Amino acid sequence: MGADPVGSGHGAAPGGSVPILRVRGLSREFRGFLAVDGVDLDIAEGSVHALVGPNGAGKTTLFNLLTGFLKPSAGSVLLAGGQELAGRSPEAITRLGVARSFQITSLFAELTPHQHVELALASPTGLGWRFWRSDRALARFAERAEELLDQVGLSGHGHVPAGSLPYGSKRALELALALALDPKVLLLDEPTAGMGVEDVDRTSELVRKIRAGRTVVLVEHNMNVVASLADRVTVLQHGKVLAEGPYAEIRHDPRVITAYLGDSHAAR
Ligand SMILES: Nc1ncnc2c1ncn2[C@@H]1O[C@H](COP(=O)(O)OP(=O)(O)OP(=O)(O)O)[C@@H](O)[C@H]1O
Repeated sequence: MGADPVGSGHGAAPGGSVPILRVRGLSREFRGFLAVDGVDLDIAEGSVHALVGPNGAGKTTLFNLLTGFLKPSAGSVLLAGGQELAGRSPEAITRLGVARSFQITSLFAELTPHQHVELALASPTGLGWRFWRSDRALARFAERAEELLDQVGLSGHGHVPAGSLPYGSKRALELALALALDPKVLLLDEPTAGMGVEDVDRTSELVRKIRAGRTVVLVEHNMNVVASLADRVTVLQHGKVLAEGPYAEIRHDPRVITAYLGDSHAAR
């Protein structure tokens, strides 16, 4: 825990706004190996904040710590308002308004996008799809499901089996499922990974649209996406924060260029 007492210590994040997430001394050890090593991080409310870094830097582990999929070995994740997230379950963290996009692997091939979104809306956390709900119970979510599918550009594909959707549409469905939870903080794990240029552009546009009224934290390897979307960028290396700032600044940081970006990005 940092020096600030819970609930009173939400000092200004870089840039002057209040951090919605305040991470202090966050660490995760795997059999003596520190995958995340004493990370301090302020996520400003309403910002898009990118986590970048070379393979194995600890981005996914950090993401899993923020969302409760892993328990930290040490440290604190304070949500504005004073709730400690570290050590809580994913469901509890989701209930507090911090949600991650679902993975394609958690989609059901035979269910339609519409049914997926209805189930997410019907579930208090969106995560506990442990039992099937009746069609009648789900019907009251039909309209909102349509709206969400429309928001992510899937309105024409709402009633086909999710398994038959092209890759980009499956990723869009993941986003719709996360949005069904209406989170204050939306965490996106490599939203453009494996996409062609067209889907990358569409996804960037979508993130720009859905950021309204919320905070977005994304792990992203595509530096063009980071440059166009992120207000702030945290660069991780060996589980530690190597640099932090707006992309325009960090891309010139010699440590970041050496560790991750390479010279071509600095030259742009
Ligand atoms: N469950 C685990 N057990 C042991 N080591 C792990 C575990 N999960 C991650 N690691 C190790 O922790 C380090 C950080 O991994 P992590 O997946 O967080 O990195 P990353 O920055 O997300 O990498 P990538 O960009 O390749 O996804 C790696 O060295 C990885 O091998």
